[in-house]
Amino acid sequence: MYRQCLAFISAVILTFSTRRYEKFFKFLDIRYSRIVSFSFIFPELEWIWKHLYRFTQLCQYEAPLVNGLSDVYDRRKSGEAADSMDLLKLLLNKENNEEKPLTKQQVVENCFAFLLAGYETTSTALTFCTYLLAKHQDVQRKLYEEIAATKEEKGLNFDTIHSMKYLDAVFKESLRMYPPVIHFVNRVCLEDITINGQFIPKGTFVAVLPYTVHMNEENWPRAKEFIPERFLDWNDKGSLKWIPFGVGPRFCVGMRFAEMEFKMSLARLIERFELKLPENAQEMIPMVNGVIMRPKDPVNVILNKRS
Ligand code: HEM
Repeated sequence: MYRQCLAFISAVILTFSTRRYEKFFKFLDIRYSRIVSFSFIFPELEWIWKHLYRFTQLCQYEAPLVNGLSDVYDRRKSGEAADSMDLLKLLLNKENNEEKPLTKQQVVENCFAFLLAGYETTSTALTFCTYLLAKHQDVQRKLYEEIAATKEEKGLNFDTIHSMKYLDAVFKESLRMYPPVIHFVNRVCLEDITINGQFIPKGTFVAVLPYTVHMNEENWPRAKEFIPERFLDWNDKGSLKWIPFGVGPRFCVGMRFAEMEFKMSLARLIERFELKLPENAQEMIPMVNGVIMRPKDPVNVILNKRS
């Protein structure tokens, strides 16, 4: 009750103060990542976090993107590209669903969510992986040999990419070491439960951090080392030790697409170029910004064209 009252009073104060002191709030340079972190500690203050979000840089970037999507929505509504079947088309069809119709705002917001969830994640995962391959030349050599052999025998396409065991092991191991999404596997506990002696009451907000699970030596011995071979005979699929895409009915809906995009891009890159770290390269340090873990500084990699 005390927390709820605090949330209400803070929300009222903030509503009035932000309108009056808009410039001041902009000057404070409120970071989206900090809002996310605080919102996990005080979910009751959702009102405040939503309010402050308007002053973050992310929100400034978001506005033109949402407007762009809104234009695309209008064009598709007026008949443009009527034959193509894509996500927007599926959402527009859902809009006509009489039982549960979607509003324009819901369609645009869903498209925005897919754009955001689908772009930053896979590109960050590929950044981590190229760094790891440039650092571990032995792994890169084995991967190249598999790619070259597959290409010569059957060509690189949807089916052959999925048949490559070492590529699959590199994909899994690099997502184990650096899962880009670390703050998003969240659930609300539906009933009182005790797990390993820890009582968790109904209604508790539970956040699972894939990075913590992946770095636990009990799950993965020599967890800090990059060893793709550990996934070559891995048949522990139901164990929840590898969860970069979350788990259960709400696991990442883009997982298969991300896997294909990751593997195809990597195979094409390694097929043509040898990756090396510059001589004075610093150790890459991951950091968390909002929900995404990414390298703190830009990752520089030298590409040598293969003959
Ligand atoms: C390496 C790439 C990616 C990673 C590591 C990743 C990771 C995740 C994680 C951890 C979740 C939360 C799952 C849970 O709560 O159990 C999630 C949800 C989601 N992801 Fe991804 N994702 C990736 C790529 C993509 C792509 C390419 C798309 C879309 C094209 C996408 C769309 C979504 C959506 C819409 C959700 C919410 C699903 C729901 O709440 O039902 N993701 N993702």
